[in-house]
Amino acid sequence: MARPQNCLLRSMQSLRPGRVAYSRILLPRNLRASLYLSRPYSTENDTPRFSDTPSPDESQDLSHLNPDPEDYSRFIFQDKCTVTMHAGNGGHGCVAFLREKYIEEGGPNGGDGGSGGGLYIQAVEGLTSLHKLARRGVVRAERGKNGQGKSKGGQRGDDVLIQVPIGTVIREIERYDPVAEERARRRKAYLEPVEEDDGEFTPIRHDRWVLYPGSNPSDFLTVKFPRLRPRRQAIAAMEPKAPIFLDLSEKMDKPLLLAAGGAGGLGNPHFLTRGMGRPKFASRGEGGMKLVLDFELKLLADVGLVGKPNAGKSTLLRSLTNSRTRIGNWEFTTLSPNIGTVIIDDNKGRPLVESAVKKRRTHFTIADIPGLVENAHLDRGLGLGFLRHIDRAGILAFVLDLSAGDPVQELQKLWHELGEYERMRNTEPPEPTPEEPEGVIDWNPSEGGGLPELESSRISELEVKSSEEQFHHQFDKPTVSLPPLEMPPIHTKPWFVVATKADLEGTQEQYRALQEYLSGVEKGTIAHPSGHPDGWREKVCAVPVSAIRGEGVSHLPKLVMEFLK
Ligand SMILES: Nc1nc2c(ncn2[C@@H]2O[C@H](COP(=O)(O)OP(=O)(O)OP(=O)(O)O)[C@@H](O)[C@H]2O)c(=O)[nH]1
Ligand SMILES: [Mg+2]
Repeated sequence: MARPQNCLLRSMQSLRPGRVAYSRILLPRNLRASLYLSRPYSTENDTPRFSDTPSPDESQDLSHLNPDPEDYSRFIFQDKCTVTMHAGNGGHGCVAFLREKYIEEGGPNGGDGGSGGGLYIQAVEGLTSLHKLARRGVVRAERGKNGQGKSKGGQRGDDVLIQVPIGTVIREIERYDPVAEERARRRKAYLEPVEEDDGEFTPIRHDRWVLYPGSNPSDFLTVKFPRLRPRRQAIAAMEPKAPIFLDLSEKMDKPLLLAAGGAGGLGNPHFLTRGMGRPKFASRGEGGMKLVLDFELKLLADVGLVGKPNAGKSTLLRSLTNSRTRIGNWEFTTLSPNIGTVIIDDNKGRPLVESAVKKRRTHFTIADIPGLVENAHLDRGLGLGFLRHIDRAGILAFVLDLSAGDPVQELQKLWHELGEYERMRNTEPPEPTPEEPEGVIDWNPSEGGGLPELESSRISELEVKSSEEQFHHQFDKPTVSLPPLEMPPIHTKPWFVVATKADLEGTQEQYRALQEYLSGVEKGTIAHPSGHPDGWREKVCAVPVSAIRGEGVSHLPKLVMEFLK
């Protein structure tokens, strides 16, 4: 057993740990050989021998691994947001007539309106958070320009492309589709025709028609407006089916259309008939679709670091990536997830390590998640939010501090918390939204009025709102709460242990006990720490590291690439 270990130590010696501070892990040739060792850390009787390890070269600058608590940069992170999106309205058609010398009453030559800009979405690599989208809150595509005289069509509105991280799930909360609404109105009018009274003037639908400037409404008393079908752009056929549900788990080469902009209005030449040589009206552009979408990161990172507060997770992230997460010798230094990227390529864009499915992965992401305390599933410590983040990591890396008591017990406690969280997630209904706590009536006595129930019923009787108004009203106070996303069971995820602080005295015994335990779990002689008989145990191992000295960490990329799907 000693030979691979020695080989490992030799390779660690040549690793120059200081250089991993930069985003690219620089892997010297001799390290690459060691990465290809069949099993650098078997679970059988390998003991860390950091005391035998020659200390890293003094010229290496490791200060970034043990920084001053104030030496950090804030990582802005958001894994959920609700955004209102407006596809562009179509531009209006134009009412214009040919004006030329000797042509007294020229024919109609108003141009069509331009179509509105569409909304597109694309999952791209390199993004890890939804905070930019959340900050925008409302996204609007440009409106199409109106048509002009001399048969000049209006310019189409600019599209909006929303880029999100891979692993984003998009769900529709609300939609307002003016074209669908108009179609429904027409259908209703067709099924329930109103008795036409010949003597009565049917009001002009100003929301559908543009009238010639300068004309009086009385000019249109005898005009019979044609039946105007609501129109969509042809590209609207590519919109996803309503309600939108998109699970963007792969990198997308091309953007995907979410909502096409409204079709542009028709200029007055379209309404030329034998009886009406100079139509003094053109149609308005169709309204663009409005959507309220819920964005949620289903996959936060490829690897999630799970551990107690102060276990050394942030230091480990710093030693693997160029993250500048905060490190401090107290609990809850990290208050929100930090995500770092480990790049493993041969500087020519080719992967150095093949992943399990032979995909060309040249990088993976690691999330440093705030520490878990006992009863975190009851929202203790930093609680449930961070358990949710753990739930969203593809592979779990349990970071155990070898200098802080029995690591086996620690591992079992962490699994217990995850198990309890999972049980609650699967059984409990979603909590009521904080805006509308159950049994609390939103009523401000200082505003006067009667009892709130009476008031609200009267208001709803009096005010008959259009769908668009309702849409805005509902967005102010979203009533729809989406169910939690379905996630794979935590115990079926690949996992491994990072036994950290192995440079400290007396940690070897702890590591040995941990290895023995994990070897039993792998062979099936010891129950899976999650308590589930079908828990993942294909290759359970512990990697001893000293993150603060950058030792041992170089073996983690190889291990992770084996598990990556
Ligand atoms: N000796 C030694 N100390 C370490 C090692 N890794 C981390 N530490 C120290 O442990 C303390 C806590 O490290 P952090 O990385 O902030 O721990 P954390 O798990 O991120 O803590 P929270 O953010 O509170 O959850 C710091 O003082 C580190 O310097 C290590 O490998 N060896
Ligand atoms: Mg931390």
